[in-house]
Amino acid sequence: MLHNDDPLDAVLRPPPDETQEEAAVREAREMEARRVSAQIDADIKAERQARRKKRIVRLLLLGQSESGKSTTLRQFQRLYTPTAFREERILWRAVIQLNIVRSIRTILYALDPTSSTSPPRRRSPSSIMALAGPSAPPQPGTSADAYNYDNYYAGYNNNYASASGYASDGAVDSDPESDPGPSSQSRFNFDPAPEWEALRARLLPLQHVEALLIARLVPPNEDEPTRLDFGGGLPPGAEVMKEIFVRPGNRWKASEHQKSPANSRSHSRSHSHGSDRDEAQEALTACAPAMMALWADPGVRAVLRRRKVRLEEGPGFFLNDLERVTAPNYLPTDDDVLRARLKTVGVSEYTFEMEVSTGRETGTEWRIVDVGGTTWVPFFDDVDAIIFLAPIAGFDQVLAEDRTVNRLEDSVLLWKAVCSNKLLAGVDLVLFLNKCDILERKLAAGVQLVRYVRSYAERENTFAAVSQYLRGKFSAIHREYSPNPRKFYAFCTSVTDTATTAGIIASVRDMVVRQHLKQSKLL
Ligand SMILES: Nc1nc2c(ncn2[C@@H]2O[C@H](COP(=O)(O)OP(=O)(O)OP(=O)(O)O)[C@@H](O)[C@H]2O)c(=O)[nH]1
Ligand SMILES: [Mg+2]
Repeated sequence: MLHNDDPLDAVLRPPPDETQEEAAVREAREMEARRVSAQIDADIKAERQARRKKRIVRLLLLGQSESGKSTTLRQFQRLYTPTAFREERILWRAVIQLNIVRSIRTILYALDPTSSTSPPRRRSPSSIMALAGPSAPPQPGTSADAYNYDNYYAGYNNNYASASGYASDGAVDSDPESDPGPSSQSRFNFDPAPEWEALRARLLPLQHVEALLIARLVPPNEDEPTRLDFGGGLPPGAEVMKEIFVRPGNRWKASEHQKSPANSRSHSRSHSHGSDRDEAQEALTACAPAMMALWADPGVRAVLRRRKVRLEEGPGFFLNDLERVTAPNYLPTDDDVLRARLKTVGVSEYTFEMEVSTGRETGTEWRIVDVGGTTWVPFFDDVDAIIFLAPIAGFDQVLAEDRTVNRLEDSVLLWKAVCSNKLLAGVDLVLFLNKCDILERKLAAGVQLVRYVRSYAERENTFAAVSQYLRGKFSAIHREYSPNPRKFYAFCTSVTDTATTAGIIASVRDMVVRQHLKQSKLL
């Protein structure tokens, strides 16, 4: 049976006995309804356009501790909020001062013939923590994620590299001659030069500088970082030097800002104690000749070499710039800020609008999540992209927090966990094979990748070949473990280098914004 009558049509049809006046009222009402409906449509369109205009882009930075996450974030800030970045440079002076004091302490410790490298401490590799998933999330700002690791040599001596097998092929090789292994507590036989004691005495004021800087940088309710005795004669167990950390965000900067010489000038009138002197900088200026003598001493360098302490490859290395950075009126340069090391703990989101005109990107709000250390939880499925940092120069190093775990192995496992995570299946991935400058120097100095990664076999030990090989390995993991196909980009980076990183960040920005736009058009 066919029904020509549309039930809706029947309802909407004007009543058959409608008078002329009634028809006029009805038509006016219908016209008003159409006008309201058109207005609603226009409002929705305008709102969508406004949202698209003020785009909000979310990026997540992931990677093991010291991989360069915060440095990458600083590069974004340097490029897109240059005024704020420049204004904050003075605040980094305290961090650089602390980096210097810590390097000197590391040398003094190594010069003590009775000191040994501290025993390895076991912890789960990053990926295992990552795979633990949401059941054990680190809460931002709680002590649960406040790792404050033993970082005496910061994993920059590879004594324990052989304790773990590398990745799937288990190919961390060991060198029986230079690798004492975890069981042998190496004691070094050397006669300390008499002048070293004199230098040690001249450097004693640094102990006070360190305490001063820790008090300034670390909020009072944080765990006390362990201090090392500059005079030697350490109590058992005191040989670990914990790394100073801050929680992400601007709190430490805010307190530094108040204390910075530029600001204390205005405070000094109201506070009788206030002064624009920087006590730490004054002490460093006074200690500079002794620090330079220590670092330039060929005997000292020989001991460091024997102990495999490679400060130059480590974070926060400023000993080659002592004259400049210990000058009384020293102001950190952009490069210094990027090279300074301050460990992040916890999870935090940095929001900034691009300050400079970047063409059609002007007005984009960027939210970059910096996840301190290796802890991460798959809470971040609403991010537009992840920048994953794999510091490939660490192929011959072990983790500072666990000297039984090879750094490259740790990165590979974490990458696998990120790629295979189902919650992140729709998130585009950007891989930074980072610290390529160190990798290049290391390979040129003759460190063989094949000793740590057996599958590298007979290939050439050149930067081009090694970086291509590792890039291939990471890409293969992405292909194999990603639940769905997605966009993937890989770059060889040295994120402390401003010139090369600017281009890479611009590509990442364009790509993320393009993807973001595509997504918002689909909405
Ligand atoms: N030479 C060199 N140093 C780098 C590079 N990337 C980072 N660094 C340095 O390595 C150190 C560690 O970098 P961070 O950015 O603090 O590392 P992170 O991933 O934030 O580490 P956590 O806060 O512990 O999670 C810093 O002193 C950086 O200056 C690089 O490509 N080359
Ligand atoms: Mg960090």
